[in-house]
Amino acid sequence: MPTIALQSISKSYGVGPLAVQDLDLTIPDGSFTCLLGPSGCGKTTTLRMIAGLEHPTAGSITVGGRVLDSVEQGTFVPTERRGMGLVFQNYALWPHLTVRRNVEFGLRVQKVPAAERRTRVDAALAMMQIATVAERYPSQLSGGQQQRVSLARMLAVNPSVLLLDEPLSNLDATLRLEMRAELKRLHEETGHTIVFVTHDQLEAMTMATQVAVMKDGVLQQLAPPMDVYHRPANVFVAAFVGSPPMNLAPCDAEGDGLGGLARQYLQLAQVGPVDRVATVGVRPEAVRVVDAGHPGSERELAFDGQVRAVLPTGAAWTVSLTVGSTELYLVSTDEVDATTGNTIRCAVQRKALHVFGPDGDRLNLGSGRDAEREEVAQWVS
Ligand SMILES: Nc1ncnc2c1ncn2[C@@H]1O[C@H](COP(=O)(O)OP(=O)(O)OP(=O)(O)O)[C@@H](O)[C@H]1O
Repeated sequence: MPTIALQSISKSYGVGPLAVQDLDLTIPDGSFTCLLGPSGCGKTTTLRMIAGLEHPTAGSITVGGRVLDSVEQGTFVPTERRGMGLVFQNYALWPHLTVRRNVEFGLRVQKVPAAERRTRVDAALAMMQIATVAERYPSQLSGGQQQRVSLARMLAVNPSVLLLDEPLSNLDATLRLEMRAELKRLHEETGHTIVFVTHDQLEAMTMATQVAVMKDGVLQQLAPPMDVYHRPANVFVAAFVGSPPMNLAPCDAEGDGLGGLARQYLQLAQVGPVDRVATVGVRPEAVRVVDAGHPGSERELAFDGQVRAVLPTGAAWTVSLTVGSTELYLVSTDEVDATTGNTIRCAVQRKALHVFGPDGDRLNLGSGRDAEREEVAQWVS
């Protein structure tokens, strides 16, 4: 199925602010697009509009140029004629039908001949690895198995677009991990276009080919997961994606914490008009523990921090630090040899510093005194 394009889509439910506001979103054929954001940001409303379960208040939705919705033209294609499969949080399985009959259900509705039905159901059961429970009823299955049945039911119908609304939210941590891998495998095997709603940033990061981060009905960033992580478009995205979250501090001249240190450092490194920087950010894993007295340099900010707590997780060490009047987290995969109250020396590479302007939008750091003046010029413009 060709690209799905949402153009200037808004949705009002008649009460409160717009649930979705002027949304432009392109979902390429074969992509795994995650709609990510906190509760109430408009993810489900967006998915339901793509499915034809809600009418937009303004804008248009097209698939490969075919108009599914256009408020201006008065066009609306009903859900059943959109060729999309839907899976919601609650699996909505028929309790009186076996797994096989549940999976077969959509094909019977479509009047698919019996022999083909069997082949397609067997394939869907095999793909979701639930063939062994085909003759059981939903009440005899675990939550994870029920989830797989609802996915198999959708796959049997072979829709070109899969719309999934928090389909893993009822599963325990182990099953969620398993199902993430399963969904990713499924996507790679079938090449289906998947639109997946989640408020779980880890889910989005691990599965998506592109992530649409939303807040208050407004798209904040649309980019591949690693770009969202390494180049967040604004302070909201920077804080929302990552665990522990990015360390963020106001970049004020008087501050004695991370923000103040970063400001002095950026001024010394002459990377651009530092006055435009309102907030500075650094990912916890970008803070390295170095030897006492380690000097800073043009390419590296170095500072002392007081250890508040060392939190080993087994795979890594999370350290909570006080730097001047601010708090900071660092994560290290090497053992951190420190105890509460100790002072440790830390270093952050200049390229690992994220800077944001007064409106919260990302600024591009220049590369310093000698090189890449163009980048500095961009930052100034
Ligand atoms: N049927 C409705 N009538 C009125 N307001 C609604 C309706 N459905 C959603 N809203 C409002 O629209 C906004 C967006 O809701 P939506 O369900 O799309 O958000 P969401 O990001 O999916 O949230 P969650 O993760 O909690 O499901 C919210 O403010 C919500 O209260």
